[in-house]
Amino acid sequence: EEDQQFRTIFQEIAGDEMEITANELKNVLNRVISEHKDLNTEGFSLESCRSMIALMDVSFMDGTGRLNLQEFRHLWNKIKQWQGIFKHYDADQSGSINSYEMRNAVNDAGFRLNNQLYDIITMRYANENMNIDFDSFISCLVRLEAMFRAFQAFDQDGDGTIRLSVLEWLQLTMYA
Ligand SMILES: O=C(O)/C(S)=C/c1c[nH]c2cc(Br)ccc12
Repeated sequence: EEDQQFRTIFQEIAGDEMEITANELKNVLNRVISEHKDLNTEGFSLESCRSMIALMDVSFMDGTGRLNLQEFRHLWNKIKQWQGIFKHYDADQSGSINSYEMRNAVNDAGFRLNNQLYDIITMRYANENMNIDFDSFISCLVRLEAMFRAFQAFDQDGDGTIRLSVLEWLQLTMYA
């Protein structure tokens, strides 16, 4: 039942080609955000939607540049889960969380990083006041999850190391 409902939503956004473009994703995400008064953000840019689609392509190993039903469902469920974490830390509904709260939020999302990585994430995603707003928070977690999944896909024997040629490395880093 719930899945059928989801499929209907997807169909409505995707249209006949049954794939969602970056622009369609931007419109649906920003429409949902505007319905959530407790998410005070200017919404997702086209660029961040392009990046999320590329990262879903990396996660599902299909480089179409658009979201199919499986990729959209995965992204949607992740954003639904992560927006709850964001709201928990953005108690004053300022629309952003500070770098300390970001560390805890990333932990709550199930990622175990080291201090250097937390600093890198703050540098990459925080605004001039060292706060991370909602769409940056989501973009960061989408990237984190996709990079973990890509590593695991390359680490066939599970020994925690991967071996990539320079072109394989560029294919991963330039697209994702
Ligand atoms: O507040 C809620 O219970 C839900 S279901 C929130 C959301 C569920 N999917 C979302 C996507 C974006 Br973008 C923003 C908020 C949500």
